Amino acid sequence: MSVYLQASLFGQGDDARLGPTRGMRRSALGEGAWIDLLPGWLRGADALFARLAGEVPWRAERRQMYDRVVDVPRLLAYYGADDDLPDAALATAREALSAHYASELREPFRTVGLCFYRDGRDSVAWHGDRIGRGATEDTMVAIVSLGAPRDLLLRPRGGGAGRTVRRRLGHGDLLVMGGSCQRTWEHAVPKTARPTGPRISVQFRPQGVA
Ligand SMILES: O=C(O)CCC(=O)C(=O)O
Ligand SMILES: [Fe+2]
Repeated sequence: MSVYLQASLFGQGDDARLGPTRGMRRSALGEGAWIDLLPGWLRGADALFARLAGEVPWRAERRQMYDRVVDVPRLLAYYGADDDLPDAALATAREALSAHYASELREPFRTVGLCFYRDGRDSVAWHGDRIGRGATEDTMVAIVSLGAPRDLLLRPRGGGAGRTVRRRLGHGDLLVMGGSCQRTWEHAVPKTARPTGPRISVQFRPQGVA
């Protein structure tokens, strides 16, 4: 979003730092799923946003949808456990998340996925992160949101009308999906008609969760 980019042009905010985790709030969703939310965890992240936006080798993907090939409505990047991350702040955040959840998750966060939502037309459709172990085991996916605020929606898989949970994720906010969330619930970032600046979502996952 232009304010963030302008702030970094003026040389401010080049020191992303993590706030304390004591403000973390857990919401039980039901069916063994939960979310933790910590607004403003990553502070001073304006320059980080600008660096990621400008320097990550973003990929535009196309996917088969029934009988058509369509553009995936966001840009993507992926870093495996052994890859160099595009910014040291991401490694610091990953370590802090691994430490905070060590006793509950019993393994570290390893991979980093990035999504770039260029404007309100970019989105992610309803899904669970079920390509890996999330389909069969309790696990966690931690998301740090940077840039323009967007709503992340959650709903029980296979229906549950009226049970949609909405969380607005702003610059520096942390949301962690845990327990059975990837197999019993779905999540989405819907398109919005409101004028919306760019957003980057940083997802931390254990090995084998995708
Ligand atoms: O934009 C987000 O924070 C969610 C992205 C997501 O659900 C995914 O990449 O699996
Ligand atoms: Fe997801």
